Amino acid sequence: MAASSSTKPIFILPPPITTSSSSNSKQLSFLYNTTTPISIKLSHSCKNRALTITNATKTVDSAQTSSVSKTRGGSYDDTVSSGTKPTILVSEKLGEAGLSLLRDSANVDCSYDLSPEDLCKKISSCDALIVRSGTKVTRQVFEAANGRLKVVGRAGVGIDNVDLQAATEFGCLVVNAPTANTVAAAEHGIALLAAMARNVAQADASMKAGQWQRNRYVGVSLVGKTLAVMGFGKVGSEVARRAKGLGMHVIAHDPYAPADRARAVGVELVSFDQAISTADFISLHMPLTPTTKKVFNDDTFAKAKNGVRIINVARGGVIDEDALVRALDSGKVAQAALDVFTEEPPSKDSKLVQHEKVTVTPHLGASTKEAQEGVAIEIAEAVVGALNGELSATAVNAPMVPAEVISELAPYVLLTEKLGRLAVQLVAGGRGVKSVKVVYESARGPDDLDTRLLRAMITKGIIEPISDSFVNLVNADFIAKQKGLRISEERVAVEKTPEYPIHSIRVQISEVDSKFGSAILEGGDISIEGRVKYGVPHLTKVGSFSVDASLEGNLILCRQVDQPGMIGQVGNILGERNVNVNFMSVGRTVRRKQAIMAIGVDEEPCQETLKKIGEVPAVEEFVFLEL
Ligand SMILES: NC(=O)c1ccc[n+]([C@@H]2O[C@H](COP(=O)([O-])OP(=O)(O)OC[C@H]3O[C@@H](n4cnc5c(N)ncnc54)[C@H](O)[C@@H]3O)[C@@H](O)[C@H]2O)c1
Ligand SMILES: O=C(O)[C@H](O)COP(=O)(O)O
Repeated sequence: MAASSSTKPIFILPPPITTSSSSNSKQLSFLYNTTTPISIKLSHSCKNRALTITNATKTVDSAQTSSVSKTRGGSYDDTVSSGTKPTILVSEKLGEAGLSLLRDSANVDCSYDLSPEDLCKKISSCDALIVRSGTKVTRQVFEAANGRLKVVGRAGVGIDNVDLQAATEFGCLVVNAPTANTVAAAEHGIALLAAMARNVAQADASMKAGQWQRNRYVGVSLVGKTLAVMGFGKVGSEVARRAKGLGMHVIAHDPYAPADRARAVGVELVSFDQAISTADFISLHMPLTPTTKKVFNDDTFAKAKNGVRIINVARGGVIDEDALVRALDSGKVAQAALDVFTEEPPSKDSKLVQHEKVTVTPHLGASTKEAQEGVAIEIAEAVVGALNGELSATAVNAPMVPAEVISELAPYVLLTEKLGRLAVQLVAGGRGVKSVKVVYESARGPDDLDTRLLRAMITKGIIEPISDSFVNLVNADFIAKQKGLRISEERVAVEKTPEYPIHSIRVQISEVDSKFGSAILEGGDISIEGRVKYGVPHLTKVGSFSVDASLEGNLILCRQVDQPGMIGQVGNILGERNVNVNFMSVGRTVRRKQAIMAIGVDEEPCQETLKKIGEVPAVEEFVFLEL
């Protein structure tokens, strides 16, 4: 799947559906440690840099907070630890080819026409939800998901039926299938244009009612007429191309479309007013957004040519439907052809639907066999890929980070999360963490270092141990803002080989007290620094003390008088209580004065053991940290 692409963008997802990454180094599920329960451990092989999740749950006690056992929803851990397939709810009809792709790797529950209440009931047992335009994915749905829902797949283009803000807040990724139905929608637009101009639907109904009304259904010609395409995106440009083939003069309005794209199709981009006032036909192809809502209203129709004709295969909500009825009644608008409605389905007695000058279809723009198969495959690949931690080019609510950047930054992702986690555990409670500075030492030019992913991981590392928030790339900035956490980044140029993107990363927390005074720099910030060595994150500095500790397992930081025998004394205390030491590193500022010992331990020492360490006369301060 898309994982092998080197150019597609990527986003970090909610928790993965499997417990381990494959040996394929392109499989990116190691990134999911960014979203799994906070204490998931990683084992790694320096050779191939493949990382494997080895343990699912544990508790963390940090920064004087109570123990927090954090998962993303009740049943996620069960899914992870048992290796069971994820569950994907498909709430609207999806092409068979897509369903079969989904069934290869998931339990697929096709439940169509669910009431909003039933959708909310079902969603808490689903890892992904696939919808078309008929399902409203509201905030209530994300709330009811109880943290388990990781991906919403929109089998189509328009995502106005998904509450994107809520999805982002809940760290749920939204992907869509933006390309497979473009041609179908454009063809439907052209079909409506021609059918409207020649009264095909009305004449058909009349004949079936036993009439032969040749004079009544005289139409208008298309050739030589001006068509204004409103929204020159994928569908709009395909409509323009086809309309030109019919001999129409095509203009377009789109504030965001590049002029050269329009020029390439032979279309002139004009202002909104110019488009409206010069067109004989207006075809709508913009998304429904707060800006485009009811953009066609009494005022707009007043500016149009008398007898203008309107086609809408975009979204009903871009038209004020009452205003359109008034314009049709007055003759300002001669005809309309509508595939989409503010409310779908519209009420049976809708004046618009019943209007004799209006041709309607029930949101059929994307409904060709070909488009439905294409959309189904496109969304199935996106959703399954997303659940597996692969690349997705169609993420709607996550910052896009190019695949090659992800793969290069992979070891730094671990480092930043661990530095964040360590730094926050050095804070003595009380004032709250508000201001964090991250300093990257790099030999690369500023434009050659994309740190969005690393910033998200630092946010995660800092926030997760001290709150019940779950953080991933989708919601990192939102959560940081919500918690009032300011993260500033600085890049310091160093003269090293630019082969490696980053030489070292320093995390500083300002305006806080520390439970380990030696971690405080002169200016008063808690400061720790790390590097990636042979693919493994290392702690290299605590305050102004240099250390060298591989960031695995748990860590005891201990400041003592720099004198012989200290390593032995502390080591003995741990050994006597069966706590296995996996490394020790000592750093000092001035010989025989003070030193810092970083001790990696496999087990968490009990309170009694920690007390004993504190009682060693030369030990001035110490802290136990979970990574
Ligand atoms: N009827 C159907 O079944 C059907 C099928 C496919 C798409 N659609 C709808 O068609 C619309 C277009 O789809 P697309 O795939 O071409 O999307 P797109 O994103 O490729 O194109 C939308 C274009 O609208 C432009 N736009 C945004 N705001 C605008 C504004 N205020 N004024 C003018 N232009 C504006 C954008 O710049 C963009 O170029 C969407 O609303 C989509 O949901 C409907
Ligand atoms: O936005 C879209 O892709 C179209 O409106 C199609 O919607 P549908 O999948 O509900 O047909």
